[in-house]
Order: sequence, then C-alpha cells, then structure tokens
Amino acid sequence: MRDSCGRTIDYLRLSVTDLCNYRCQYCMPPEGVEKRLHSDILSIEELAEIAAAAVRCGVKKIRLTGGEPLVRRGLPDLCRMLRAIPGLAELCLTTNGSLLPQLARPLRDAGVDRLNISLDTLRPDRFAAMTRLGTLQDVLAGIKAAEAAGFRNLKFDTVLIGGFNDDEIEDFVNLSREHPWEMRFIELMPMGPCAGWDRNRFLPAETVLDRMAELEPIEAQGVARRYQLPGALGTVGLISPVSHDFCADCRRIRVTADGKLKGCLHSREEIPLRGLHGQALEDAVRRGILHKPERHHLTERSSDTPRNMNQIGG
Ligand SMILES: Nc1nc2c(ncn2[C@@H]2O[C@H](COP(=O)(O)OP(=O)(O)OP(=O)(O)O)[C@@H](O)[C@H]2O)c(=O)[nH]1
Ligand SMILES: C[S@@+](CC[C@H](N)C(=O)[O-])C[C@H]1O[C@@H](n2cnc3c(N)ncnc32)[C@H](O)[C@@H]1O
Ligand code: SF4
Ligand code: SF4
Repeated sequence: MRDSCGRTIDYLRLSVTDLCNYRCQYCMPPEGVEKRLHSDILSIEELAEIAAAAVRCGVKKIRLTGGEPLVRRGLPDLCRMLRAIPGLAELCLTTNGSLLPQLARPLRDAGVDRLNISLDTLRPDRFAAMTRLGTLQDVLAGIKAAEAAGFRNLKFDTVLIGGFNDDEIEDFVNLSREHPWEMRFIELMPMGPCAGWDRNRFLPAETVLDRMAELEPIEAQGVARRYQLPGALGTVGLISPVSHDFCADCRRIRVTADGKLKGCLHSREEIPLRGLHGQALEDAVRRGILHKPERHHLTERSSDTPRNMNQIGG
C-alpha cells in the first residue's frame, strides 16, 4: 500500500518489549524503565494478530526489535506464528546479541531469516561503560552462536559517537576483510538521553570515508549506502538519517510494544491498535500508513517523539 506521499510501505518494525538487559548511554536512562504491568504490553497473540493485519495491508518484511527482543519470553513461539503468515517474505531481528548463545538456534528453527547485531565498540572496557550492564564477551559468543545456528548475511550496526568510538572505525571496517559481514555505521540521532549531548559527539557517516580512502562504492541496499574494501569478503554500510535523510524513500511503519502504530520514528503521532480486531484493526493500520509523516526535522531540532529509543526499537 502507498502512503499520501506516494511511498510504498512494505516494512514493519515490530517492538516486542521496551525492556532491555543493557542500558546503552544514548538509548536508556541508567535506572532503566519503569516496569509496566504485564498487561500493558502486547501479548504474543496480539503481536501476531497485528503483524497479520499489517501483511494484509501490504507489509512484506517484519523486523522484530525492542528494547532487547531476546529478553521477551515466548519469542521463538512468536517467530513461528509470524513465519506462518501467508505473504510475509522476510522475518528479521535486530538484537544486542548478548542472549544469542541460548537463543540463536531456537530462533533459526522458528524461521527467522536474518539478524542484525548492534555493536558499538570492540574494546571490552568501553563496551562495559557504554552498555552499563553488558560484556563484550557475551556478544562475541552470540556472534559465534548465530553463525553456528546457520545465520548468514549478518549485519553489524555501530552508532558513530565522537570521542567514543571514532578511533575504532578502521578496526570495524577491517572485520569486513575476513568475514562475509556488513559492517554498518549509523549516525547518532538526537533523542532521549543523547538529545542534549555535545555537538561534537554527533558525527556524519562520511567520517568513515574520510578515514578509509580504500573503500569503493557498491550498490546501495535499503537505507544503507554501501562500500567495499578491494578483495574483502564483506561490505561496509553507511546509514545517515541526519546528514542524508532517506525519508523520501522510507518504506517503514512501526508498532511499539504497548500497541501504538507510529508512521515515523521521530513523530509524536501514534495510533492505538490495542483492542482492535479484524477489519477495524486493518483499517487502523491503513490509516497509519496513509497519514505517515513526510519526514523528520532532526536538522532543525531534536526528535519530536517523547519516547526513548528502547520504547520504539530503532
Ligand atoms: N531515521 C531513521 N532511522 C532508522 C530507520 N530505520 C532504522 N533506522 C536506524 O538504522 C539503524 C539500523 O537499523 P536495523 O535495525 O539494522 O534495520 P535495517 O537497517 O532496516 O536493516 P536491513 O533490513 O538489514 O536493511 C538503527 O539504528 C535504526 O535506528 C528509519 O526509518 N528512520
Ligand atoms: C533501540 S535498539 C533495539 C534492538 C536491540 N536492543 C539492539 O540494540 O540492537 C535498535 C538500534 O537502535 C540504535 N539506536 C538507539 N538509539 C539511537 C540513537 N539515538 N541514534 C541512532 N541509533 C540509535 C541502537 O544502537 C540499535 O542499533
Ligand atoms: S540500544 Fe538496544 S541494547 Fe542498547 S539500551 Fe537500547 S535497546 Fe538496549
Ligand atoms: S525519520 Fe521517519 S520518514 Fe524518515 S526514514 Fe525514518 S521513519 Fe521514515
């Protein structure tokens, strides 16, 4: 289905929880989130019902996200239910990777096609400081488990943060030499805890090209401009929501774990879906697509959404 700007909307980012086992400094406050009542969050059945309605409205790809999706109990059951929806072409998941040692295999068996793993630093001390609760070791074990479970085309998402990880650009890019991975760099978007951070922490993704002159452009994919080192097995991606926004080509809608449809990551507008079923649910999804905001306004001000990123899912 097309929105009022003529964009085809076929990609749903579905958040299964706002909870997380990490507290990344730019994403969540140190104290975490107020624990909600279990009933405030969509049940597995409600998530599957919304996903099926979205597919009837033209969605072909679903990406599960969080918070951290892997902390959600019953996630493999949900994946199995989603995989059985006729017309769904791709089921993907974005994760911090820490729980993949236990869950990579069950998720693969449940039909998840592809994983994107967030990884902001390769230094154990920095990792612990940025995530406040995590260890790099867990994520490295998670990556091994994902490969052993048969996940291919892994992508890694690194949020570029000036003064934190910009001296690791080369290390990340070099991983693409020996591994068939896409190493992606994402511009930090001003929202939630990082909205007021010093301007020099927000770097344009071009910084990567300035540091790595060897990178050669290859075909873009989704929202990522892509590059490759000569002879490398993997690729490098740049995602520039701030400096080169990709709103004109946006194909996404989002549903939050508390059941609100968001036409745009950065907009305040939300459509409540809870309690709707059948045609009424489908009509609400269509309304959300039709009224999808045209673009964000991050070059003029911080994000308009009052939510932190863990309450949306990226
Ligand atoms: N501004 C903006 N940023 C987005 C949007 N979608 C994803 N991002 C950011 O881009 C980063 C990468 O997103 P992923 O979760 O890996 O998903 P993806 O890029 O759609 O993944 P692929 O399906 O592999 O192309 C995350 O940090 C997101 O916050 C969007 O619609 N708008
Ligand atoms: C909110 S997390 C949810 C999924 C999972 N917990 C993870 O970290 O992959 C999704 C992605 O959003 C990114 N993210 C969070 N806050 C961001 C911000 N302010 N700007 C850019 N990316 C952000 C994270 O780094 C992560 O790659
Ligand atoms: S970025 Fe992901 S892992 Fe980090 S706090 Fe946010 S939801 Fe959790
Ligand atoms: S900011 Fe909004 S319109 Fe722009 S790409 Fe992201 S979700 Fe789409």
